[in-house]
Amino acid sequence: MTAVIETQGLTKRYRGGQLAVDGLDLAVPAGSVFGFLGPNGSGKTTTIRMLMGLIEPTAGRATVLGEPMPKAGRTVLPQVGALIEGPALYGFLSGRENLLRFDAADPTADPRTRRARVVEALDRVGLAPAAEKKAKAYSLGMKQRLGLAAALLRPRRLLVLDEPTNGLDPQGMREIRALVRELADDGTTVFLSSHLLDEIEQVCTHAAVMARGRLLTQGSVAELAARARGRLVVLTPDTDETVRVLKERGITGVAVDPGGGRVGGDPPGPGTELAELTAALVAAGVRVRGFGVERASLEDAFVALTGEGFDVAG
Ligand SMILES: Nc1ncnc2c1ncn2[C@@H]1O[C@H](COP(=O)(O)OP(=O)(O)OP(=O)(O)O)[C@@H](O)[C@H]1O
Repeated sequence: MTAVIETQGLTKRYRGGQLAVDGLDLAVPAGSVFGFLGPNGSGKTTTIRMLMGLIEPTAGRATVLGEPMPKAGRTVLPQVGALIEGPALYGFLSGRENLLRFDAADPTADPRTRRARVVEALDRVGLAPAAEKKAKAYSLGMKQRLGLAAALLRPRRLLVLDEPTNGLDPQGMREIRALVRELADDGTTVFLSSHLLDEIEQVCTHAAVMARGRLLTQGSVAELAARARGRLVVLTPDTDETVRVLKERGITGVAVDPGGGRVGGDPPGPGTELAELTAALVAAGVRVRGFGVERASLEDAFVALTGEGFDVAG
């Protein structure tokens, strides 16, 4: 698979001396929905700004759609739709008028087909019914969708979205996620940053995890989660006895879940059959209502990688 975004040793040190991005090697496959994950302050926005040619890297290289950035910005950027740090909208203009202005600001956009393009973009993001409303009366989710509509005024090979669901209510988040999936289904590569693990799990095929300016890992979401071991889970009212039996059988990390009715532990090593464990529990008189190894989540993978929780405050 060819990479739509590729960086080698990409580094940014701000004038104040802050090392915001430190030797980043990123490869975003074509056709992926790529989640750029990290707590606040981990360097996501700084990376995106370098990719879009808004700031110069201190060291390293970045290519977008196979061309070096920021050098090839003129040819690359028209093929990229970007939504960075919230869209810049005119509050006193309607959604439609905002888009007409955005389109008019693009010297390569044919004025004769402008209206049709705007109608299509409004439709795409589900804003057609609110097209004549002033943008200042839009909810945050609608503003974000209008920003996306602006990014979609022309066909794009790549969409770059910086925290597209930040500040949205659950409904707004769902709408943006659905839209991202639709765009991806049409073959657009989507690169989106987020500090929300479950968001990445829900919409992304691939992810990279950042912490303190450095890349911890990248790969397909399934691969990343598979690297973390799952968790053995027993559902039972007889938790004390379950803990005893599991420990006796050499299971480590055994603990009763705070809610009760559920005992967890590290999955057994290759020497132990799951069937033997259930047999031992049943033989000890434990009422087993559920038994299995739960798939690891991306959060488990993150904890396994960093040895710490995913701290949003960074
Ligand atoms: N213009 C700047 N000058 C100096 N330091 C900066 C500048 N912009 C960002 N930083 C610092 O660089 C680090 C990375 O910031 P960045 O905004 O890239 O992180 P982020 O992961 O996008 O976080 P957030 O989600 O909060 O935007 C932070 O420590 C931040 O304080």
